[in-house]
Amino acid sequence: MKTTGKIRHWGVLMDNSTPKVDLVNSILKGLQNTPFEALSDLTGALFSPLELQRLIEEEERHDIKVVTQETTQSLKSMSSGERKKALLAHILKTEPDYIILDNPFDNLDTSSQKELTLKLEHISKKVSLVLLITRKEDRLSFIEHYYKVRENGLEPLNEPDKPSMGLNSTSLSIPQALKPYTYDNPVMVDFKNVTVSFDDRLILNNINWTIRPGEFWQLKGKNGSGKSTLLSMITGENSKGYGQQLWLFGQQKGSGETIWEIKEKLGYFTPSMIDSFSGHHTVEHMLISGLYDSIGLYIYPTEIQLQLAKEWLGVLDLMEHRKTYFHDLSMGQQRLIMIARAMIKHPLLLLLDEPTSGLDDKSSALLVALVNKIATESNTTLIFVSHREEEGLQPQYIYELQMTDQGSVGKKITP
Ligand SMILES: Nc1ncnc2c1ncn2[C@@H]1O[C@H](COP(=O)(O)OP(=O)(O)OP(=O)(O)O)[C@@H](O)[C@H]1O
Repeated sequence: MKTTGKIRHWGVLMDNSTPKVDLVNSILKGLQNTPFEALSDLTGALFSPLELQRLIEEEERHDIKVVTQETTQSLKSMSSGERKKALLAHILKTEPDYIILDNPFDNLDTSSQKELTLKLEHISKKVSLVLLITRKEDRLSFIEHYYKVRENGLEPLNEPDKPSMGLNSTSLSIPQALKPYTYDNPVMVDFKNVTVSFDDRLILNNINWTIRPGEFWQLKGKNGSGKSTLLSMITGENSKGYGQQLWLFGQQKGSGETIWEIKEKLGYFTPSMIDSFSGHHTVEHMLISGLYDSIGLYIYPTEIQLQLAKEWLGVLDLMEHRKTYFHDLSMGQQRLIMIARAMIKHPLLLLLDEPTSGLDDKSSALLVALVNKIATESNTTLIFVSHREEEGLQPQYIYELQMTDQGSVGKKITP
């Protein structure tokens, strides 16, 4: 560690059009005539989702433990909150002069956010921090200088931005499905006394959760409480649901349903889905591909399908991007398209796993408006997983996983 004298910290408020990789590179290079030139001879470390992904891949490729040497668990099998804690501990061992923190509070529950804030405050006494955030509420009080990214560089952040404009929510209704599903069972998903353990560790203890058609639920719980595990039992990605008292669409899990039968009736979105996309598809084709459960379209769309895509783009206020390549959209726009893509066939059940993570305030507000609109204007049953108290989100019920020594127990809350 080379740092001497007063330790300095910087904060940068980004929006979803900020070229983050370029920004991080300019910090790492300590570019002249930027606030970061003071870092040019120092050693930096990166605390970011991309760095985590890189380490997970490294662990997998070489079958080694880079970050989690003290535990039996691999980085990949950890919950997102656990991964972040492990990464920070790993970085601190390398004794960097400064740490670039890319949206450090994303995916963390409220108490872990507070814990991390205290930890960063402590670390800041010895190590310089560069905080990159997309949500204003994530600012840290001990960082004095905040900047905003403008086209021609950074400028000091002064006044808050104007409130964001809304989705086209008042004027246009969400389009109907081309082939609506009929469902006459009074229950959509039913967990009865469902219990899950990993490596003899009890994670979910006696979960009883009944979801009825058309309901809008928010699934909450601290990091590691088992939210993703619950969702993955519904989607069938996790076989822990088999042989248990778990029913989806009126059929018991593991009773012979195929993954395609489930996929057909299910819409799903989590931000990491976008990372694995390859190929260039237009926005219009991405939307229509939701009718085929494929990513991108590999056949010519029909006129009716093209019309449906246009109607969705009207609601999203993205009509002018009809022929734009999906990759060229901002992150916020990509999320809106992905949610509309998951919704285009009006699935019986729509699962949204932390859809706002990494989004700026304006994009989050648009996404929340879209989800509320879907909930009120369709019969689709919704489960929305989020750590944040998303301003304006209007779930009918909250299912909260509460951690105990004997795994998590569930509680239904009416907001
Ligand atoms: N394949 C696995 N092997 C071992 N442990 C696992 C595995 N999958 C999940 N776990 C553990 O189960 C617990 C619940 O994980 P899960 O990802 O469901 O939590 P979560 O509530 O979604 O957390 P987060 O909010 O941090 O994403 C965690 O302690 C995790 O480490």
